[in-house]
Amino acid sequence: MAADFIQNITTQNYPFKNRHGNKGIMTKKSTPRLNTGADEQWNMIRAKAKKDRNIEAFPRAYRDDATPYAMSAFSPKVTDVCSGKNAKLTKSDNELNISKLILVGDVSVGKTSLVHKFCHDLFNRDYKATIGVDFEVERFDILDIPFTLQIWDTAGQERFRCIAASYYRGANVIVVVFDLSDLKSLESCKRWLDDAADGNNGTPYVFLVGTKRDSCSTDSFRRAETKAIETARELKAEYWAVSAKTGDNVQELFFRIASMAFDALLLREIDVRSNAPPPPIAPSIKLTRRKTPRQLALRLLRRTKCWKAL
Ligand SMILES: Nc1nc2c(ncn2[C@@H]2O[C@H](COP(=O)(O)OP(=O)(O)OP(=O)(O)O)[C@@H](O)[C@H]2O)c(=O)[nH]1
Repeated sequence: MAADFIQNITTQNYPFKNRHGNKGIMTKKSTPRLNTGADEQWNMIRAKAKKDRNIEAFPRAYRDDATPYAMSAFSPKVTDVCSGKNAKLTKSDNELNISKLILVGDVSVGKTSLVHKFCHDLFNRDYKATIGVDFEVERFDILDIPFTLQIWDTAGQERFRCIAASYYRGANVIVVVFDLSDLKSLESCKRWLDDAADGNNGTPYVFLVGTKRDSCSTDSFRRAETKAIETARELKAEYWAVSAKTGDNVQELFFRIASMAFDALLLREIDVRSNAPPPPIAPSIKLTRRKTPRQLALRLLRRTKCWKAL
């Protein structure tokens, strides 16, 4: 029942709770609360982005040689729309730009820590397993246009795999997470991606993210990174190395993800609009002068054919 409710919300692209207490379903960190009112959901979408969530320039990849996405700027069509040059799609049309991101990966690789570091600037050294899925909403202003990223943090434990898999549908971005200090977790990434991509009809952006950068020595990090870049090429994914403990590259990663998802979303919208038939032209209105009482009387008489009598 709960799963149906949330999946339904997801497919409609409406988040169902805010991040100040009402957190994800069956979550380890909070009591489930699923009956959040529509008004609250709506307010959450429309809430203003924090000051440090403004994106003006397209963020760079972590390494230019470890990404299949050669994007280094917003598409010209998108910048035209955002600067108001494209009349077909104005800023006010873009109040509800929402994309869905899912995080998958082995147990304890640091998925929840990564999300928490970005959304709340918190890091917890204690491990508490995610049960099912956890959910966050982050608001951005990209090129002055509101954009919302739904972040679905799924459980790595095998026994929750089925529950987690039911949330993969409709993802615009898939983030496959592994632990840089435990390369066994890198080996499972292909399986996680296959599972996550299975329930998706579109072509989501794929990221391969190595966590716990802080707990690697220089040598072990270099070895891990070489292997990770090979895997990223196989998976056709963009590779990043981050640390939730120190915050290294965490904001950069999410800003890059948000910008790519935003660009793709607006391009799709522009395409749909430009192929739509033009709106019907409103009938032209004839402006006439107001008649004087004498003119009105004459017109009436003429109509009743009595005017000759005048
Ligand atoms: N040193 C260090 N430890 C980290 C980092 N990220 C996570 N951890 C630790 O790794 C453990 C697991 O982190 P989680 O974020 O709960 O892992 P998870 O992938 O969400 O695990 P599941 O919910 O079971 O799928 C915790 O003890 C964290 O404190 C990091 O960047 N550096």
